[in-house]
Amino acid sequence: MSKVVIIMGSKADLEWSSKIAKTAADLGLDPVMRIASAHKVPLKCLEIIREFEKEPVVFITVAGRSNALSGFADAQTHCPVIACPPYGDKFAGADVYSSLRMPSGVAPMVVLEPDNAALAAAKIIGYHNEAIRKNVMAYQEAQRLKLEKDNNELL
Ligand SMILES: Nc1cncn1[C@@H]1O[C@H](COP(=O)(O)O)[C@@H](O)[C@H]1O
Repeated sequence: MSKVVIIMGSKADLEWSSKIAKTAADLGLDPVMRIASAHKVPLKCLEIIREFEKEPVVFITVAGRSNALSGFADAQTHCPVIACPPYGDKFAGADVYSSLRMPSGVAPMVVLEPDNAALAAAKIIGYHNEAIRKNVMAYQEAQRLKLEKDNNELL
């Protein structure tokens, strides 16, 4: 049980979503990707959620501009939802606010970097999966060693 379901609002989000999927796979997770827009095909979004929530998955939602997908998904499933909207520099990055303020009873988490979204999913799944937990710890240790090496190069 290590599935991470990445739902993106458009094929335009595929490159961003693939970064999440790659890091998720590197951490030993089993990523799957689907395309469905909460604005345009809400029933399809729901169908995907219903298909995958039968097992304890983490959903990662990727929607640019106006992100309805993350709140929609979170309100429809008991599984954790992590919003990882792609950067948009138009309108001074204001798109991100649509991922931040949710109505009562709706709680998608927001992680803005694709690698970090995969890591957050791994930490959640790691609670019940020792192999994934070990991968998370190894990932963190590799970062520590890299920082130490980078620092030592300046000595
Ligand atoms: N928020 C939203 C709802 N439906 C699509 N989007 C997002 O809007 C951007 C452009 O989508 P499209 O290709 O449909 O114009 C993509 O980031 C997509 O996730």
